[in-house]
This record gives sequence, structure tokens and C-alpha cells, in this order.
Amino acid sequence: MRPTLADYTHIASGKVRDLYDIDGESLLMVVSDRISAYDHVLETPIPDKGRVLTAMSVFFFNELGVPNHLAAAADDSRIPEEVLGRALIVKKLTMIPFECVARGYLSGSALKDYQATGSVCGVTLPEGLGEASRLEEAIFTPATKAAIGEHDENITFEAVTEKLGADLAYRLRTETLDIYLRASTLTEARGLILADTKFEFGMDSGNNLILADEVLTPDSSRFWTVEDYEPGKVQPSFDKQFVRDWLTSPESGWDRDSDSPPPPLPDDVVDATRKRYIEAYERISGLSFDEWLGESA
Ligand SMILES: C[C@H](c1ccccc1)n1cc(-c2ncnc(N)c2C#N)cn1
Repeated sequence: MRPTLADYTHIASGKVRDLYDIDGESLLMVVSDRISAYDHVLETPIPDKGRVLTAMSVFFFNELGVPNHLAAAADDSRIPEEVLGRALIVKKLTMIPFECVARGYLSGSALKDYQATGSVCGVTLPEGLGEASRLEEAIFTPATKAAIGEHDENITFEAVTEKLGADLAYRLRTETLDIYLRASTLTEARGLILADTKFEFGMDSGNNLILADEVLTPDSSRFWTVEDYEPGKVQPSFDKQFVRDWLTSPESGWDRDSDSPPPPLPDDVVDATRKRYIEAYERISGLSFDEWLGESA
């Protein structure tokens, strides 16, 4: 008989995820079907999104072979039935207070920083770059962890060094870029560009650096298709473009610049988005989502 979520102590919530304490040493990370767009968490869930993104993290944790916080199998008996397939038991760590971001392409806040200063997180880049430019080599662009509804703030490697010491800062940069390079090579061979991704690390009781949080999911990364890649313009988001296009179309009746919340999504946008998440997982992992744990929506 599996426990229920009510048996665990809720300790934190992100935009689309929740964290529970199991026994002081292990946590339960639950991934919802919620989706965010334009800094809003939409009222319409995407069925199976939580299960797909959990399956993607598990695939990469297994594929990367670096020390990570997974503390049990995805079907461990301590995982409640209601969240089976979209929840993982993880080792409780002392989290490092920085987002460890690797970028192989210039987009988002990094592009804005580059356009303003010619550099990103103190890393000077060549002149003449623009939206979605591929960087000659991937860069480490750490950021502070913003509160919900705020944006992470890009900081320099020196700021990380000042806070954590040179050794740990160097290890974070090395680990982040090594994992990015390996993951981006894998995804690109399967037709998907990993433009950038955000890792979180923690330290365990033995003072070991442990890869934590979710890894290499469409919520923590930008994925574009190799087929449609065209530098110089905003690339379509592999997973969220249907949602973005509908929300900014006259059909939605929504004004992105207003304070009003986005309207509910139509069924066809929900279904197409659900299919995109499944496609991303199956293309990257080579596995069938039908084989993943839990009840499909
Ligand atoms: C940002 C993220 C979060 C996830 C889900 C909901 C709200 C926040 N978070 C993860 C931890 C965390 N703390 C201790 N040990 C760990 N292994 C982890 C992890 N992963 C703290 N925050």
C-alpha cells in the first residue's frame, strides 16, 4: 500500500513543481502538468507533461553517469500512486545558491547582456553576434536564484568564486560545461539543439558535489530543432511554440502587455503541446513514453 502526499511535509513550491520532506534525509520532488508561458503559470495543464519531464530527467541522470541526487527507483514504494511517474525520491542536499547555466547559443537574457555590454557574465564575446548565434565554445553563465515571479540575475564567475571559493566555483563551471557538451552532442545527433540549460548542484554530507534538481528538460533548457535552426531570429521553442503562438494570436483575445492572466488554452493547442513533450522525450531517449510509469492522462 503506497502512502499519500498527505503523509509527507510540503516544504517548497516552484512554478510547476513541489517538494516534500519524506524522512529528513530524502525528499519527494513532484512535477505537475502545469506549464508557464510569458511569466505566467497557465490555468490549463498539459496532460502527462509532469511524467514526460520526469522521464527525461531520469534518462539523463542515468545517461550522464555523474553523481546525482536520485535516491531510489522511480517506482519506489514510498512514491504515492497519485504522482507515480511524475515524482522522484531524491537525497536531501545542501543546495548551492546559484543556477549553473551553460549556453552554446546566444538567446534570452544572455543576448540582452551581450547587446548592452558585448559580454555575458563577464565573458567577452566576439563582435557581430545576434539572436540565436552559435557560440564558438559553450560558456558558463551563472545566475542568482530568483524568487517565483522574478528573473534570475546573471552574475560573473568571479562573484561565484567570491561566495564559494575558487575550487568549488571552478568545479561547478567544469561540471556544468562538461555535462552540457555531452548532452548537447547527444541531442543534436537526434535532431534537437540544446541551446542552453540550467543545472542545480548540492553538497552531500560527505562534501561531494551532486547534480540535483531536474536535468535537461524543456523546463530547464531551450530546445530547438536542427532542421529549422536559422541564426538571426528568435527560434521556435520546441515545446512551447504552439502555446506562445496561440496566446499572442487574435484568437486568444489576450494582451501579453496587460496585467490580465492568459486565457485557458484550446484543446488542440493542449494536445499538440502534449505530443511535442512526448516527441522530445522519445527522440532524445530512444525510448517509448508508453513504457514509462504512471497512468497516462
Ligand atoms: C529549486 C528546487 C525546487 C524543486 C521543486 C519545488 C521547489 C523548488 N529545489 C530543490 C531543492 C533541494 N533541496 C535539497 N536537496 C535536494 N536534492 C534538492 C533538489 N533538487 C531545493 N529547492
